Amino acid sequence: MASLITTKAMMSYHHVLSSTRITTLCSDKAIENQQRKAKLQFSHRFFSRRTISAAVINSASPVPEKETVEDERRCHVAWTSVQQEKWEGELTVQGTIPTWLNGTYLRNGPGLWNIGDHDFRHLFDGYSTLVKLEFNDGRIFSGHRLLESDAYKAAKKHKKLCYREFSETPRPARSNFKNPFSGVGEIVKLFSGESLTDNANTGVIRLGDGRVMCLTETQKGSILVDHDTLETIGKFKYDDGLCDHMIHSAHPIVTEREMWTLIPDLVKPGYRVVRMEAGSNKREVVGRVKCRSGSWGPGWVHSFAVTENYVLIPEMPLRYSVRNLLRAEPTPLYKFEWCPNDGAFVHVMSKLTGEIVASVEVPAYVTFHFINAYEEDETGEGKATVIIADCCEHNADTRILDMLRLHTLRSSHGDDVLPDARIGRFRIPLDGSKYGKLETAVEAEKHGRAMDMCSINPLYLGLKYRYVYACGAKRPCNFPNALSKVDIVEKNVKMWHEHGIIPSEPFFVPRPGATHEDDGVVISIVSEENGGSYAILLDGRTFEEIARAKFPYGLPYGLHGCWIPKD
Ligand SMILES: CC(=O)/C=C/C=C(C)/C=C/C1=C(C)CCCC1(C)C
Ligand SMILES: CC(/C=C/C=O)=C\C=C\C=O
Ligand SMILES: [Fe+2]
Repeated sequence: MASLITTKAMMSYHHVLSSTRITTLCSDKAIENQQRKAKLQFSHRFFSRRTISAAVINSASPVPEKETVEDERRCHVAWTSVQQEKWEGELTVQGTIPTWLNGTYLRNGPGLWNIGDHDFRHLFDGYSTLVKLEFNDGRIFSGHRLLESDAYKAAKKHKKLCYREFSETPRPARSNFKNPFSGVGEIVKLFSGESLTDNANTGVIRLGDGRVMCLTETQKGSILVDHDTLETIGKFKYDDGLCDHMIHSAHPIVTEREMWTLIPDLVKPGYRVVRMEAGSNKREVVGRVKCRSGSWGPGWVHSFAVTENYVLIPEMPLRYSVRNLLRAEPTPLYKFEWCPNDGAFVHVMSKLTGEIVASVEVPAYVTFHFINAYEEDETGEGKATVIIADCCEHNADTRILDMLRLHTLRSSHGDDVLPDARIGRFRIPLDGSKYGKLETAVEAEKHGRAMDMCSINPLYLGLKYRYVYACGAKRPCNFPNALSKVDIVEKNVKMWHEHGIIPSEPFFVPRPGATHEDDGVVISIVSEENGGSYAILLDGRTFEEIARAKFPYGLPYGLHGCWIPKD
């Protein structure tokens, strides 16, 4: 039964909502659950912090040392921690869910940015929070839950940061302040991986054998979860000797048959390209590529791309930096450094033989996310002559990394705060040429100069494709406040936007039996200006709303998701 909730408990459920009447449609069970949980929340000391302290990052990038409760109150729910460990309930659907859409959409992301007295400073630091939308014959059962990583459990227990997160390093114990050797100990812990986080807050994947795993940049942050209860099952134990390398790409490429990923080598700068068969825990090294730049560190590989026959290995000028890895206080580039003079490259490896078939220098670039790549036969001789690879590119402007600091996100109100972003298209010739091209695929103004958090029809992975779904921006601001469907062939863009929203990655689910690339739905979870949130379903073709379901509380921003079909 649909009801209007305006109870005291719900009124104060989320402090951003404190002066807002919550009008939401949800089932009686969900309301009951929600009210009970909302009350519980206030006895939960852990989540009831009222002050945000944002430490100064460095002198080149000053931020106020203290933000007040006022800042937190004014800030968008997208950048506000979840108020409780977990919730589940049914959402009331407005509109009609297609009958074929049965399965679970799981989204991962950092959802809790404070622990004890400590407030995190960067979006990527927050503790992993899973959100599920289980579609079942037109109904949506939903929930969220914090991932029980060692980092989160230790933080909860000791009420302080215990592991190195993306931008944060735990303070050395008081007893170590005067110990001249404690620094050496910290270095050992860093390079043995002991102090690194396993807070798997970046993405979640469904392996070909059905196991569901949360991931981040550290290999120890590969954690299996139950997609139904959102319970943490335990660490994914890689059955190979490759864990010594500690880090990997946060975005492996997964199909029903296999998983590909990149393992950067910090000692002899390069990347191992590895493949894991579905059903196995053992990654096999298919090949290794040596970095071409003379810098100490390999380029950061948050993601990469594959075609039918090749793996594309980006070597960005944004490189791991030993100096910055050792610093306790972050720099504007965190653990990285910008080395454009050493060149930017893309390498291409054969999936079959592990041989490098192309290695080209390209213009400098900064990307988190590759969109897709494919082979093109331009001479019509029946063999690929060029590789096309698309990514969300931030105009080689590294400031994007520091712009994702919570203080910046919390205080941005509709201006052009971020560097403009575009779909960057690499053209990599396979004829031995030294250089590749990087061009703008679609005029950036058409998607509001924001472009990130992308998905495609997964059936087009590695193949010539036409549509990109991503967060774009409704001008005049270039903050990703809209969903966009980009037709990279016709070079036009459809946008979906509502005032004051911050949507998370639009995720495309194809309709079984579809013959058109855009025949399916796009799912996103939207954080609202008034402190609420809802799941939205857009028609893949028209990019118009077909259904939405409001959560009885506000959810923060999320990163990446996956689809688990109903068995
Ligand atoms: C959330 C996201 O997209 C990225 C998360 C990145 C993390 C957690 C990076 C962690 C690291 C350390 C703690 C030290 C070593 C380097 C690096 C892998 C960047
Ligand atoms: C949220 C984001 C960039 C947004 C800017 O346009 C990047 C996230 C990267 C990690 O997955
Ligand atoms: Fe990512």
